[in-house]
Amino acid sequence: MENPINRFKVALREGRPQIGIWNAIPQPMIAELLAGCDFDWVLVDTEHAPMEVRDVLPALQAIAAHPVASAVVRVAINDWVLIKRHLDQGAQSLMVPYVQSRQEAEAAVRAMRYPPLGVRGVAGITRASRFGLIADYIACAEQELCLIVQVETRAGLDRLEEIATVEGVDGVFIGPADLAASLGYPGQSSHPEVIAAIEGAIARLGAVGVPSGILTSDAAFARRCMALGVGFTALGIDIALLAHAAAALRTGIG
Ligand SMILES: O=C(O)C(=O)C[C@H](O)[C@@H](O)CO
Repeated sequence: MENPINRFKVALREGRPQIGIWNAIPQPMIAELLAGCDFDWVLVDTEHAPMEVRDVLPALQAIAAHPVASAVVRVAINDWVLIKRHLDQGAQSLMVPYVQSRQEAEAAVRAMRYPPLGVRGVAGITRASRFGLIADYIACAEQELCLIVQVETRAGLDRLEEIATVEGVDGVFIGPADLAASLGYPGQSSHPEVIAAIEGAIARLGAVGVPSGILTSDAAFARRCMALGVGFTALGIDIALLAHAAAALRTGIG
């Protein structure tokens, strides 16, 4: 059996914009529903959502059933054990939050790789290797793994290029909410200074040839970021979409 191609990683490398959505509801049917809406990627969030490693597996299985969508799993923290567990159960694309230095980005890369280049613990028989049916999984695993690091603080922004150009980093996601807080505007992701920092980061990442990512429910801002060259854009979060739709229903009935 062949190791599955990581379509998301290939698309980023080829510069094909990827449109995604955030999955924060710990229910695989929601991940399945979102994948079925023609998104290129579905972010399964274990940082801010009540999801543990075991909750991600059925979401991976649900998303894998769709020919277009790719699962990107956000780990809770830049931790080599957590990263190992998500990779072993079959996640091919990981997003690592709150990276603020070259060293932290290098640690995340090492966690994605087997020795001698990394520290990923070796278990030949996992879901990732299709229970051993991908005979050469250990040798070929890395080429289909995708690492997205999040830069979402002033400190990270100050070191953006040195983080982004770490060998093994496949993209940089700019976290608007945390960045806003770090810049002194908590809860104000649309503040002009935050918008300027995000747009500047997209341009800086483009200048060093590294795909950038953003999350925004503002369609106009999403289009502006795509015009600036952002590589992967999440258009919203399932919990927010549901809450606003439900509230609008209630308001609409008077
Ligand atoms: O800082 C951010 O913004 C992100 O990293 C995305 C958020 O964590 C997401 O949960 C929406 O608030």
